[in-house]
Amino acid sequence: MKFGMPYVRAGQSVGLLGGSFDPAHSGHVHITHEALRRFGLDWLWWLVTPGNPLKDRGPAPLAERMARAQAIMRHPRVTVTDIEARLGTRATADTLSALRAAYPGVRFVWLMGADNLAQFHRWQNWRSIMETVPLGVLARPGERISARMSPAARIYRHARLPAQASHLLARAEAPAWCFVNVPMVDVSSTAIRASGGWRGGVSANCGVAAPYGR
Ligand SMILES: Nc1ncnc2c1ncn2[C@@H]1O[C@H](COP(=O)(O)OP(=O)(O)OP(=O)(O)O)[C@@H](O)[C@H]1O
Ligand SMILES: O=C(O)c1ccc[n+]([C@@H]2O[C@H](COP(=O)([O-])O)[C@@H](O)[C@H]2O)c1
Repeated sequence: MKFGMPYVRAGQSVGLLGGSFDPAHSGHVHITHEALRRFGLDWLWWLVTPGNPLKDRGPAPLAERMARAQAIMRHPRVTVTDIEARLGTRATADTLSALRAAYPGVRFVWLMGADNLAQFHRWQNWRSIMETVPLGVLARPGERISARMSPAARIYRHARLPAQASHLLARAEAPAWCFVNVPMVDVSSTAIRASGGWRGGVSANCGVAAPYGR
């Protein structure tokens, strides 16, 4: 096991929330709590990416994004990690292969907001991701319909687990995905950057907003 990799027992389940976290905000914290509750996960890791393969603009330095994420995400079952930088991976399919090799017997679940499901068919080897790990999708304001109508959702409609059975996702064999219609928090890193950024430190605006709608 490489230095800095969290310990997990074989048979346990780990939800992976990959993201730019540029910066981390209350929407991330909110879906993390919901994912733990809804998908039957033992642990949840935030994978702070060295850089999204589809985004042209480079994010803020990894160390800054990690520090901010660690400061706002505090939960005994959640670990904020720069594991992709440690593994030397960037594409999610490569990260998952490396994690499965490093953690035999651990059940990984890839987590994402609905906006990412709408784009998922553009990811490198997206079908192999779908065929390898269960996918937990959380509602995001304005994205529920685009996610449900997306190529990935249509092609894999036979593999969809109903929301009432979401707690079975971590034990399901891939391909399996589940969309949960959780209360939504309308915050994005884009909006926070546009409102003047967060470089002032952790106490700067983290986009705290009340959940709305179902
Ligand atoms: N408010 C939110 N509700 C639901 N999912 C969210 C929310 N914010 C982020 N996510 C999800 O968290 C993961 C990481 O998101 P990311 O770090 O890109 O934040 P972001 O706010 O989407 O950033 P940006 O605005 O720069 O695209 C993605 O799967 C994204 O869909
Ligand atoms: O592997 C890919 O091709 C790929 C394409 C787009 C996004 N991702 C991953 O999706 C996660 C969410 O990215 P982001 O920038 O929307 O927060 C993050 O872990 C990225 O590495 C991965």
